[in-house]
Amino acid sequence: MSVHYGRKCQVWEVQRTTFLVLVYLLPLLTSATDDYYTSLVGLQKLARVEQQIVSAISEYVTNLERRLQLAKRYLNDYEKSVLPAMSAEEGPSETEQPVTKLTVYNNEKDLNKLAEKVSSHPLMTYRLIRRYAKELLDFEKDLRKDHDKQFSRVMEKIRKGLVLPKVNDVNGAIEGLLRIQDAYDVDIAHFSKGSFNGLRTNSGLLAIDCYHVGLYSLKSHVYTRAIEWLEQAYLMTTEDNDTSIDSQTVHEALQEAVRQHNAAIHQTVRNPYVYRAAVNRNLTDRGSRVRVLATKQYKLYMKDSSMMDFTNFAALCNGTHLRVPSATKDLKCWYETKSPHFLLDPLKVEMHHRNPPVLQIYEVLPDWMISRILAKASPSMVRSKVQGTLENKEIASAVRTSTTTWLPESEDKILKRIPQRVELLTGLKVTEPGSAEDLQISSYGIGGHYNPHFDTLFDTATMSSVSKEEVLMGDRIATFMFYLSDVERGGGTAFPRLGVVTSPIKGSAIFWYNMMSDGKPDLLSLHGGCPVLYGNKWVANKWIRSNAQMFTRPCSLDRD
Ligand SMILES: O=C(O)CCC(=O)C(=O)O
Ligand SMILES: [Fe+2]
Repeated sequence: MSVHYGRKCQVWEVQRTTFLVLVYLLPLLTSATDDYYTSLVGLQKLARVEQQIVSAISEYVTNLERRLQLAKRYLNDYEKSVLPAMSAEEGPSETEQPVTKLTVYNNEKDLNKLAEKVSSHPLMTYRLIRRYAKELLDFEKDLRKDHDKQFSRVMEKIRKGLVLPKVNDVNGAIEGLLRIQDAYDVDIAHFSKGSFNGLRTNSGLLAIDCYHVGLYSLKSHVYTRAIEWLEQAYLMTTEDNDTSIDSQTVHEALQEAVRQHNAAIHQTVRNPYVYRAAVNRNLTDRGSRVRVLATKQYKLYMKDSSMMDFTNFAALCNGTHLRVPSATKDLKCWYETKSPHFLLDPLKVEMHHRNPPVLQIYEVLPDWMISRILAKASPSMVRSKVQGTLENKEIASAVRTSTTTWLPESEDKILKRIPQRVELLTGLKVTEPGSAEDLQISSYGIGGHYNPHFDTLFDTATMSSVSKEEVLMGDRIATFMFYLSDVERGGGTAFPRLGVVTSPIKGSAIFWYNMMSDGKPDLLSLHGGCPVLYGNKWVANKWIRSNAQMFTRPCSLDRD
């Protein structure tokens, strides 16, 4: 559902009309550190390194199979040579059937008989000698090769270069899946089979995966999700011949989820994570269930923080139009040629909102420059932080599941052009010392998102902990944010109070003010990154600070 400039640039197609806010507000069970589920670079590294693990395991399997073959070859030879002679004077001829039951003689009488038989028979004798001299030696030689150690050595080497994912990562990944489910109102039956809002892939989940997502939801008291995922797991075990888990185990968990759900409905405190009516497993009422939080009420331009911000945010992410047609009819796309710089190469600009302006400018960064930025940024990406409540410390939080790094562009002769270009495009001071921050690069992992927030840094409660240098630069008057990748599904940037959502289109940038002309924060600038449904999302923020703009605050890209 990406918007293509020049065709229907300001039209964001309506995909769905309903949505629910759940996981944005989910009391999380994971604790956040440098987690794989938030990190595109980390996930890609895991995918690469897994090739070494797969190759080592496959070699291990080959080696063990060879060892087993050597052992079996010895036993087969013994059995086929000795057994027939021992069981009958005129015994059955040697068959090609593999030996299934081994006979070992250990009493003196049988041993004497065996020894006499073998030694008097030239062929048996030959084979006896050959087994000692060849088969046994081959087997022993193989035993001296320590395949277990060989595999452990590969893993040791891998561990030296990589911290392996832990349970925390599995839980974070599950939360990503649940966030996607909520934000895009996906149908579990399709989603679990690898279909993402119309985008079909051939890779899905097993019943055991759905079972774990269900159990995690149940532990988090999100009963609606628990029931849906466990039902899906149950269907897979009963109808799809999926044997990754037995259906009885799934059924028991499902019954427990239904029991807890129905008990929660009757509790006095209204739990937002339940359906309105009790779930009766025998009624096959899937699909008709309505959740308590279901809403179609949207209010724009409010300035107080409320649930409506989340409600609008999720609706916008999901492609719902929140503005009436008359509010969007004057929005335009145009070729900007006002400045002489753009005469030969006009800028393609799209106005998403007039006042305050939210503009998207297309083709501002060429692919080769983006590749350079990503190559520079990738090695140092770490889990993104948000301003925390404890002594205003920066903390990793489920509010923002991405990884981040800073790129001082002035140290690179090519990247230096970025602030110059932003200065030219916005008419604001960007290259002067203290006029803007270094470029901040962020990438989003599985279901990666950034809840609605303000980019401004200063507020009265936390002002005391802001450094002198920061105060001297003034707050973040405006944001110029580049999209460094296309995103196949999801990952837009939504402004819940303006009813605006922009499409992540590689090479384009969005621009908006975070402060009003009187210097106060603009409460309408609230915005956030929608969860990534499918694809890799990279953005780069150039935050422009207010004090350098004392005498300039044009918006050169405004066509009026
Ligand atoms: O990823 C996005 O779309 C928004 C990112 C953002 O708002 C931020 O990094 O401050
Ligand atoms: Fe932001």
